[in-house]
Amino acid sequence: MYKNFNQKKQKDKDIIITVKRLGINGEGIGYYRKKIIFIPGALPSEVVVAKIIKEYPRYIDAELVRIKEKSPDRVAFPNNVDPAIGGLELAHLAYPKQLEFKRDNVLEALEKYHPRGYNKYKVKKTIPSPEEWHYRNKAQYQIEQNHGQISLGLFAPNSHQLFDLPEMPTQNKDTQETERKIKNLVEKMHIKIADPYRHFDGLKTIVVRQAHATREIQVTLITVGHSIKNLEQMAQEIMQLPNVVSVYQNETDWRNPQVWGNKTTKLAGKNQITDEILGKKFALSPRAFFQLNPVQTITLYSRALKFLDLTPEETLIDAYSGVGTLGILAADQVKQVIGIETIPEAVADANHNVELNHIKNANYIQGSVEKILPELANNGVPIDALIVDPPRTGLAKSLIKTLLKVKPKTFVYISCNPSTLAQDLVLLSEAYNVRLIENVDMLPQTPRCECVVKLTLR
Ligand SMILES: C[S@@+](CC[C@H](N)C(=O)[O-])C[C@H]1O[C@@H](n2cnc3c(N)ncnc32)[C@H](O)[C@@H]1O
Repeated sequence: MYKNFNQKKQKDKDIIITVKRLGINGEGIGYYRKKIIFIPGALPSEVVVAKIIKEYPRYIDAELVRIKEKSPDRVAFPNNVDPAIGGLELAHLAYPKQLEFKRDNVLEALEKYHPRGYNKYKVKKTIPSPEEWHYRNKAQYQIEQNHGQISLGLFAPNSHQLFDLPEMPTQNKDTQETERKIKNLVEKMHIKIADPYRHFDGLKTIVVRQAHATREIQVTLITVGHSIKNLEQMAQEIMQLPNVVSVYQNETDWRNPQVWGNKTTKLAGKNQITDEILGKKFALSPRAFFQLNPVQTITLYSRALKFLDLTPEETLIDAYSGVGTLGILAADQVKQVIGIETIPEAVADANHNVELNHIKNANYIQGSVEKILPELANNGVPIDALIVDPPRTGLAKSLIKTLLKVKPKTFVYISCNPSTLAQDLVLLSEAYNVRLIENVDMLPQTPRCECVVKLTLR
């Protein structure tokens, strides 16, 4: 079961390792010939037989062959699921231990970068997700054709091996079922599949996202090139599948390393699907970000709003705003909300969501936070309260410089990467104390962390 599907050619014999701890990606870590050795699937305190895959000057990558002495924290890996699929890196670890691991990750990042006063930070226990399985509301599957055989699914990390319609136990069932049915339609309607080796146009990726509250499903067919024979007819058939209300095409090209291209056009149905969080409605178009674990999102946002502790005379900046979730939820507690987001469709959704929720004091602006926030400050907009929710790269240095000048009184930072969070806190702690860090587990079975940080001016 643990043997990599892709047996590597190497001459080393099996070696025996005692695993000391888990690395940030959930892999077991031990030592071999004074080098650190990474063994995915192995747990601390276990004695395992491992096989070296590749030796580097400072570390070794290995694969788990057999467990000689098992950890008491080991649980059975889900049946009929290949551990080589990404996204299940911690599925063999008991859930309470996964929560401890995520808190430890934050503590280790703080220890590594040591922002001012870090050893006094209150880092609370990770809040468990109400659903440990089948929580993911979005499936993004790649499609390939080999010798006439179509596969639709997930690539194993760092590999060209595509798992065809894998059983993904963290994925919600409707999204998986919809992907399966679309694969049948692709075969039935002879839709051309993009060829990554010869760079031929065709269908490349199928994204299925479901709104939790309404069950509405939006499908996006990501294609290389524009004119794909029968694609529009297939969109009509996809509309007949249960809960599907919206079908889009997104176009990319072979030079683009990202999954999504820049041009998105509607093929059938509604412009958006609509979800609900804490009594507010959120319409979503295909490229707009939305949290993947909708039930736990309620906890994440509730904590962030509580930490903000807003007052009616304040202006709140919702930075990295997506479809306007946090600002819209906070709007009735403040004088005004200004949101900033780069993706134009997400900004359009956010302003649409302001109207949908009959809010009069919120406005979303398209652009980068690094550019827009200093402009607002220079134009005399009072930046009393700020919430930032950046991607994994964290905050740009130029933005942190601006914040250290502007010094919003109320400041909450939502982070999905403890390492960039800790580095940003090194700079921010020149002017801010960190009152509280709360981890909210958004992605059970994975090593990914999400934390909410309350900062107060010194
Ligand atoms: C983690 S998401 C958070 C979205 C939103 N706060 C939510 O909870 O749904 C980060 C968002 O920041 C946007 N983004 C990335 N870089 C940005 C930048 N430099 N300036 C503004 N927005 C950015 C992304 O498009 C994405 O919508």
